[in-house]
Amino acid sequence: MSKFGVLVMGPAGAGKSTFCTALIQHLHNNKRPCYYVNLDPAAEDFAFEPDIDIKDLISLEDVMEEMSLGPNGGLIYCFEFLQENLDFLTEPLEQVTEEYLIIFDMPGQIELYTHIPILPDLVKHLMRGSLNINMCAAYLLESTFVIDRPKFFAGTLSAMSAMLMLEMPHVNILSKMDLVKGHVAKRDLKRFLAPDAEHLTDEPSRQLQFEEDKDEKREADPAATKNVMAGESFNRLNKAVAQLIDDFSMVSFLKLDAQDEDSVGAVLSYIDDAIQYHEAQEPREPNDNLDTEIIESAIDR
Ligand SMILES: Nc1nc2c(ncn2[C@@H]2O[C@H](COP(=O)(O)OP(=O)(O)OP(=O)(O)O)[C@@H](O)[C@H]2O)c(=O)[nH]1
Repeated sequence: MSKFGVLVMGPAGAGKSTFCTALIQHLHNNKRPCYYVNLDPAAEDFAFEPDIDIKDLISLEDVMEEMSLGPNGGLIYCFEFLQENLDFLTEPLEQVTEEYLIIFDMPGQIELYTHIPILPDLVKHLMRGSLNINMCAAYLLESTFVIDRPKFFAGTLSAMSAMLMLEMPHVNILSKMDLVKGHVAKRDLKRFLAPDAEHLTDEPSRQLQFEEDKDEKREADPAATKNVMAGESFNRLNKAVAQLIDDFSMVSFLKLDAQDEDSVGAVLSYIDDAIQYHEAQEPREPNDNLDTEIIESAIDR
């Protein structure tokens, strides 16, 4: 029997806890059972009380105080401690049945997703062995943030890094869509939802400005040409990153407005597809072997 879960990840303040709350409310409204696991050892004030809360095992505040660590070192200590005490998660999760969606609310420290191996090991533990949870990651980025191209690159590369590190299905989400107001902002956002290299680098007005700046600088100071070249290299780097994002065409984004029930439902349907939730809930075909045995025993009689 499989279990089903979603790991809600993303940078600090991206709206992870708000999304978890909206998702739980949506599941309640649709009479679907869910199981809420808080893995943020600094989180407080939950709209829905977690079924498992890492703070019952270890809290960031205690670790920072007792071990004299900062917030990032403290968080890593908490996750290493969790890794040494996995029964804290395993025992209650073993009791969860396949109708449930298990929601894991993760901390916002980005280094947890990008350059330490603790999370991949935890994910392996959840997806394999006795738990056997069909998991996907929901990676949130704040929509107002990514309208700016450098921030979009930074955010997308962090999402991609998490995708490569965790090797699990990913649903990338632009949160706080209600804050994207006005025609220009909406148009700007459109090209980032399903990015392709041509659109990401195609900014004629900026390119024109860049060429004009270059000529002016050359006239004023021939030595400044070196800095201009740095600008050109930067442009080439931008193009290479855009091409990389294009090549990994799996990096596309869903829009989320956590206040809008339809928007939450739409994101959930992508999560369900990624973990194949509905297939597991369908009534099973009668067991062929059992049927054959019944027919054979009827013939024998
Ligand atoms: N307008 C708007 N604000 C939102 C939305 N989602 C979250 N926020 C606000 O953004 C802030 C951060 O939201 P959280 O849900 O706490 O974000 P988080 O990713 O869990 O934050 P950390 O746990 O610190 O990593 C809060 O002030 C929320 O009220 C949204 O869809 N729209």
